[in-house]
Amino acid sequence: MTLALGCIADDYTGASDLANTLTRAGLRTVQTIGVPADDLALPEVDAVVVSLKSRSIEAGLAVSRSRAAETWLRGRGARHVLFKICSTFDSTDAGNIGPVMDTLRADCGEAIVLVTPAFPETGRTVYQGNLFVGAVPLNESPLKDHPLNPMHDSNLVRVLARQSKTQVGLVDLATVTRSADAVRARLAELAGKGIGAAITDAVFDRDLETIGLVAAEHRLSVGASGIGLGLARALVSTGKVKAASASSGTGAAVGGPSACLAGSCSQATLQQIANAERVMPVLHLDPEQIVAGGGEAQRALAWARPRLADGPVLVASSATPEAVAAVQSRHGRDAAGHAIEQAMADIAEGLVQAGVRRLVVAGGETSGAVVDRLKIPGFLVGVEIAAGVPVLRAVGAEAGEMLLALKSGNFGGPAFFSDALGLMR
Ligand SMILES: Nc1ncnc2c1ncn2[C@@H]1O[C@H](COP(=O)(O)OP(=O)(O)OP(=O)(O)O)[C@@H](O)[C@H]1O
Ligand SMILES: O=C(O)[C@@H](O)C(=O)CO
Repeated sequence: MTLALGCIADDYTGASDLANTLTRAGLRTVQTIGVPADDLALPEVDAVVVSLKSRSIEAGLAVSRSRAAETWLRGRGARHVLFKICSTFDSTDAGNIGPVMDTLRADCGEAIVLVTPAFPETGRTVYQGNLFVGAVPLNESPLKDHPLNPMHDSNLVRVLARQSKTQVGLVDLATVTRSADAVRARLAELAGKGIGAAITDAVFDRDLETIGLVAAEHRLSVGASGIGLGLARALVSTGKVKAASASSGTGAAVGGPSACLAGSCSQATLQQIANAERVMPVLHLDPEQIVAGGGEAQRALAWARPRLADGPVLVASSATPEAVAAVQSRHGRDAAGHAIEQAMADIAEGLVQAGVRRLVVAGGETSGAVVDRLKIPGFLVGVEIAAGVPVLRAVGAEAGEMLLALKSGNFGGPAFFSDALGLMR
């Protein structure tokens, strides 16, 4: 297999978002969980998205895992590697976007790296280096209350400079709008000053197409699904990849019981849970009991098992920013987050033992914990449920045939859970 594009995603929902974008743009794509084992049978593809769970771990570990993924991808012929980060630039001043970018840049010897989290289809745009989420700057968006990495600065030139060893410059929208050559010239100017990374403005998909053309000439880029779209279109338009038709289905029906798990506390997910209450039984977990080790996962399974024969169920830990802050102040942010993620993994494991083969998971960290526990090595990409969220068919899972949907916290419409299950047959 010779890859036209290699991708390293810093969480599992982000990886399926990117795999969805690449597939829709005509690239045959698989999503792997971690660096694939040598015996994992992969189909002939144009792009591999290696999913890591590296967004919120210690920076040194994020660097070493990303590097292992890069080595694997380049070993399969990938000239260009995209480091996929969140479209809301989720990170802390200690990392991990900057440290991973610095290392991958040094490894491939790039003078300067294009960086943009813009993803206009989901309302993420970058102007004068400032990231907007819909109509508001990042620091006024719900991301200011994120449980693990609250975002308080919308100026990405500043944010990335605090995390990176290199100086960070800007390629502004006027330059991007002018032409690919103008972007090339601006990058050369910045690189000439010793600047190693350039936050790049983008508001429309056509901006990302220009950025993608230039990025594809480099060895490394950093961004969200928008730059993935730009790179994919560039690979197709320059004839490096022959466009495949986007998958129109997910293969044979899987059937059997279905369930949803929500660990995301985003506003979008809270609304989706409220909506689901009207159409399926919903159990709200008690985070205090989880952190105290009070058998909350077993309670959830005892609640869910007898209901599965009648239709889907939803189990949620999700809570308002105030309730999350209260739990975190009592137990610490990481300890609370980790305990809740592990409880979600326990519940997922128990649900699969009870016969569930169609599973929707909301939240990147939550999805990471669940997919790891279910020992799923990879996914084929099926139909799109909502922007950034495809139906995934598990490859090589211990439980056999399974369909999953891994939803980024902020993605999906109000009826997301029933929309997803409606497409997962
Ligand atoms: N009630 C709660 N109190 C405190 N923390 C919680 C609670 N419910 C969930 N969490 C934790 O909040 C974090 C949510 O992160 P997760 O990545 O799953 O969702 P997200 O950030 O909204 O999604 P994404 O990363 O896809 O945007 C997890 O660590 C989860 O365990
Ligand atoms: O880019 C996004 O917003 C998503 O793919 C994601 O990474 C959320 O975890």
